[in-house]
Amino acid sequence: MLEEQAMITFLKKFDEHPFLVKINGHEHLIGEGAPTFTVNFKKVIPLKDLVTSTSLALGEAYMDGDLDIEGNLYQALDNLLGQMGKFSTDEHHLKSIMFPSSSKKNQKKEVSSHYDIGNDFYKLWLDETMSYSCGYFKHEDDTLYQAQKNKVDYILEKLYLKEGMTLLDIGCGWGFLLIEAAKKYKIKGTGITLSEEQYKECQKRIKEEGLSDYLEVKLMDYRDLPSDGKMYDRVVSVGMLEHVGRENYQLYLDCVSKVMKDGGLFLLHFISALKEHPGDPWIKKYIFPGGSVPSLREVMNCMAEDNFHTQDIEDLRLHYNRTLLCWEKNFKDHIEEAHTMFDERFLRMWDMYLSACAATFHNGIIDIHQILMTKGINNNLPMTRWY
Ligand SMILES: C[S@@+](CC[C@H](N)C(=O)[O-])C[C@H]1O[C@@H](n2cnc3c(N)ncnc32)[C@H](O)[C@@H]1O
Repeated sequence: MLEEQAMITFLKKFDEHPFLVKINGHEHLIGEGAPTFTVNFKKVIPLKDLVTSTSLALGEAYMDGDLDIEGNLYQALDNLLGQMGKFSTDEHHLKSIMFPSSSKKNQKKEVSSHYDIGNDFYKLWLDETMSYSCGYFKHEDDTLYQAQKNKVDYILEKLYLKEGMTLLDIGCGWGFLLIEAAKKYKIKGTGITLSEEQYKECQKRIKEEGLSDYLEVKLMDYRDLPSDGKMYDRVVSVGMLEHVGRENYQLYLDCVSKVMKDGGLFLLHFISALKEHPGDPWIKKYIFPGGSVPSLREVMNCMAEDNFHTQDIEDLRLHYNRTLLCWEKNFKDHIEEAHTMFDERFLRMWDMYLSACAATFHNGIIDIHQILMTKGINNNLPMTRWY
């Protein structure tokens, strides 16, 4: 009873929107007004765990089925995560157990743990293009598929491609951007990924599309890109910087700089945060083990060191909120098939991941930016972004 009381007192800090907490058959109203959802605890969570990391304690309880949301999971997370700034995480305690370094070996393992869990699983809830990054909803009624096509078209336009140019895609995923670039602009493209599953699927798609003369894909860490040749007119990297790790942002940009021709264009699309922070412990432990979210100013500081000049910066935060809500809906619509691949704990974790990320974008806890930059100066580009 004492533990239950301590837990309720702790949860009362989430007082900005009214909701009910159910525990041991008792109901407690948190906040004021009519509750919009209920958090049903089937077990008391020790106060010590809540204080050490609220995010881990609640996230793990949800995965284990010790906590259920009655009502809409996204709405509940949207309310609760918007208030997470009131809670701290004991970083010292957590560091040793879950923040591995971003060495090559660790990163390969981390990337595999996320992307090599089966292309069939990803096919269930991504769109046909297999894009695993923020779409671009140009029109209110755009489908996810259309939004992903829009995003790639938009990026390729920003890159100002011309026939015969060389394009490198760092973190090419399942290859859709490269394939579109080769079809539309007849560029010579190279994609690199650390995921074996993506690598195989990418090769298959390139062959099926008859683009083997234009495109190649390599299973390669960005740190192994050649350091002696300015080979690429254009470089693009979408949703990959988040894997690089805070200590390696400069190294990453150095590697890009070394492969680029002078005056070349680089489009960097990444999840960002207003300020530097260590990230959410639950996401780091279960979803992206070595990941970190850079602030815009951190990236720009590193850019300056490599003589990258900013052409354009665009924010796409609400587009990622919407993309994630589409993924979450697809995931729910295919939950029966997903059940044949993974256990209940994994599926609860994935549902939580997609909903929680949608909520964090909605609350501006994280953002997404595209930075278009030139390697050195290029005076031959159009003067506005509207080209
Ligand atoms: C979120 S996915 C984005 C995929 C794709 N760009 C898209 O938009 O659909 C991140 C990609 O980064 C790649 N990646 C992560 N760490 C990497 C590294 N150290 N070197 C090369 N690729 C890496 C992953 O293999 C994956 O392809």
